[in-house]
Amino acid sequence: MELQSEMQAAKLLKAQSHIWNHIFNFINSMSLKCAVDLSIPETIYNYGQPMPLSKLIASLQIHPSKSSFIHRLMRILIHSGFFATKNVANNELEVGYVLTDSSMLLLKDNPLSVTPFLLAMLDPIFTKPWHQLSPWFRNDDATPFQTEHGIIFFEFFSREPKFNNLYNDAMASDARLVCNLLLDDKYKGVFEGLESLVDVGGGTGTLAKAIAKSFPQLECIVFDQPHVVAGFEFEGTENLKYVGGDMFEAIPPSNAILLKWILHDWEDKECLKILRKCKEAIMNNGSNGGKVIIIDMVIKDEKKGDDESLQTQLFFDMLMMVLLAGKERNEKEWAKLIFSAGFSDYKITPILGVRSLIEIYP
Ligand SMILES: C[S@@+](CC[C@H](N)C(=O)[O-])C[C@H]1O[C@@H](n2cnc3c(N)ncnc32)[C@H](O)[C@@H]1O
Ligand SMILES: O=c1cc(-c2ccc(O)cc2)oc2c(O)c(O)ccc12
Repeated sequence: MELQSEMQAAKLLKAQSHIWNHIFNFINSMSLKCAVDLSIPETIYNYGQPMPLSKLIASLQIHPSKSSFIHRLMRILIHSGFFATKNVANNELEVGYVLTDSSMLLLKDNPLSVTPFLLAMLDPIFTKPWHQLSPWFRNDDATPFQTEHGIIFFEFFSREPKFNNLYNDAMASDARLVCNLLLDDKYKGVFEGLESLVDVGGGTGTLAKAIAKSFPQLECIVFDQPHVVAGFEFEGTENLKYVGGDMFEAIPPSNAILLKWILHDWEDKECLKILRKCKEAIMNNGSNGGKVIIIDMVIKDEKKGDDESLQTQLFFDMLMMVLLAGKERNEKEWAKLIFSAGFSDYKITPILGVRSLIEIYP
């Protein structure tokens, strides 16, 4: 083959492999879900040392005719970084499976477990709307979720208690992870000097509870839709209250407002309404020194940062489009939103992996 046609063949084959990788991307998610459904992370964790394949097979509740397939499932999950192999103690010839940092986060008993999200996101309720993406581009529904289910995202949860609980549990697991980082000595200065704080859209209160415990002088309110906080009113403490309401109508007056994973749920028009209500709440409290603390993504410049974190941000941007008509924003888009809502300054601190802490000042 001539050099030119050899190069053309190489390019063609690379393009084919690139397409195959994208067509079969779902195999990564489904293999991971299968491992979680079979409790493979727990089984390996409980073994306490590198677990040989034979022991893993013997411990799993699977049909004997399927034993020979487990190593293939494990092979792809090792390739994608969810498991690794190590030599079995005192036996240089035998290897066993061990967990990685990622599969540690899949352990159901881990308070920071991402498993509730994995199970929710891969439930047909959430995967079916993706099949409506192209029909949605041609209809006038707000989201592919609405095209599939005939109802908007938050209304769906208010009518389906089972999914409401699944979703709130999944959110609570993320809030636990964020608490761990945010209340570390290095960053807890963000809350120092504040007198009161309202966690708007605070769900079942995991983050506000931890903040209230860390700062006993700080009066905290978890503010969310009435059906979300229903039943939690009695979980309040000396400096933590639950209040039901609508953030588009009025937010309880406070020195500071927390918006974790709220603004990316909404289009700019709704975000402006929420931010103006936040400003009103700070001003009505008479606290000129107040602030709004936002936890959300700031989309990276394509040329900066590593590929995987930009990909994660772009996945979330698509997720927000498909479920909620929301979006992820870059710094320019954040600045436009913040200044249009009447705030005078902002500070972005990228301390939460693909998410940032954005403090905005009236
Ligand atoms: C993505 S969740 C974030 C939950 C929590 N802040 C967290 O990050 O764990 C969005 C929250 O906004 C709440 N929410 C939606 N519409 C609301 C409204 N109109 N008023 C108050 N809360 C609302 C939802 O009930 C939900 O708990
Ligand atoms: O419906 C969701 C799901 C997520 C989500 C999924 C998987 C993860 O590992 C983490 C989070 O996040 C959401 C979110 O941030 C939001 O504002 C609304 C809906 C969802």
